[in-house]
Amino acid sequence: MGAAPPNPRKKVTLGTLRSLHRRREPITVMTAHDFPSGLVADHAGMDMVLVGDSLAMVALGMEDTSEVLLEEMLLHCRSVARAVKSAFTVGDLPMGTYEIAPEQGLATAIRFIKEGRVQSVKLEGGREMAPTIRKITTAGIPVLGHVGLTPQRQNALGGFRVQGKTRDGAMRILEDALAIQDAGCYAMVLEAVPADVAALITEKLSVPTIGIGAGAGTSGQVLVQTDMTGNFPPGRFLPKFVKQYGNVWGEAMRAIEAYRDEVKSGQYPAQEHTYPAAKEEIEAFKQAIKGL
Ligand SMILES: Nc1nc(=O)c2c([nH]1)NC[C@@H]1CN(c3ccc(C(=O)N[C@@H](CCC(=O)O)C(=O)O)cc3)CN21
Ligand SMILES: CC(C)C(=O)C(=O)O
Ligand SMILES: [Mg+2]
Repeated sequence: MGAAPPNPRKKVTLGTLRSLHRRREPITVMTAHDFPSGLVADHAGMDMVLVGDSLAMVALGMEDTSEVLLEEMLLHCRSVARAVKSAFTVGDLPMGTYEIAPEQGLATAIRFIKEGRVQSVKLEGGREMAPTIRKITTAGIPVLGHVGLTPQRQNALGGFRVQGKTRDGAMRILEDALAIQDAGCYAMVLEAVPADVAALITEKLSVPTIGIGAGAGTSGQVLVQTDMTGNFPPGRFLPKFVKQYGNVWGEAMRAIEAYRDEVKSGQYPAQEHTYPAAKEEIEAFKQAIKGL
């Protein structure tokens, strides 16, 4: 593959996102975890590409997102950043690299910009993260917030549970959303909350909400690319909010099984897949190795 082919669409900036929001045009966001998945998301016209820490589960085979290391996230961010020419890029700060103090969050965010080569960072949490968000944005690094279901805190939440199902629960999410908006987030992910709650919270905010499992009343949508392209074995559990638009697993299986069968039967490689050499050279080579 090598260098990324040009994407004719013009570069998406924070200004572009603001104007999409003003025009009430949904903001499209897709995760990517490496060069090819970044390339396809960018060429498909995504407004934003997120290097989500969900890559721990879908690309690295880990049980949950809390295991992925900062250095691993940076490696994946760099590969996606090399592919994405148009979409606005975001890197997900992994658990443990920003919660200790605002200074820790800023130091990690700077590594994402300098080494990960993304254009903004995402971090999970509500009002308690406001000072950290303020610190990072003040240093000139745009921050995408994330409230509702925050998978990095799954042990405290009792698993991957829908959030904000009660009056008080919904109120807590709204207060958190307002706090991180005031701290300077350019937008925020709203994950796994009832659609009506997500729509009402979105109406109370001046920055866009990017929903996942939050219905159609948010300012945009995000899905995990491997989920929506069907790049996983049959039988795997999928959250209710995922719509599978493709069957990448099935296509890859078909191709690899056909290769297996053709190698076993001698059909592959055929003449057209081989390199010729001059007859005289082959004859001379045969003579040269005769006595060996
Ligand atoms: N592959 C993948 N896709 C994702 O969307 C995703 C990840 N990984 N990893 C991190 C988080 C975890 N996510 C999840 C995972 C499961 C549910 C889930 O099981 N939801 C239940 C509802 C549970 C309840 O009733 O509270 C469901 O039935 O959809 C939700 C979000 C979303 N994120
Ligand atoms: C699903 C999005 C919001 C995410 O945080 C991730 O992919 O890690
Ligand atoms: Mg994440």
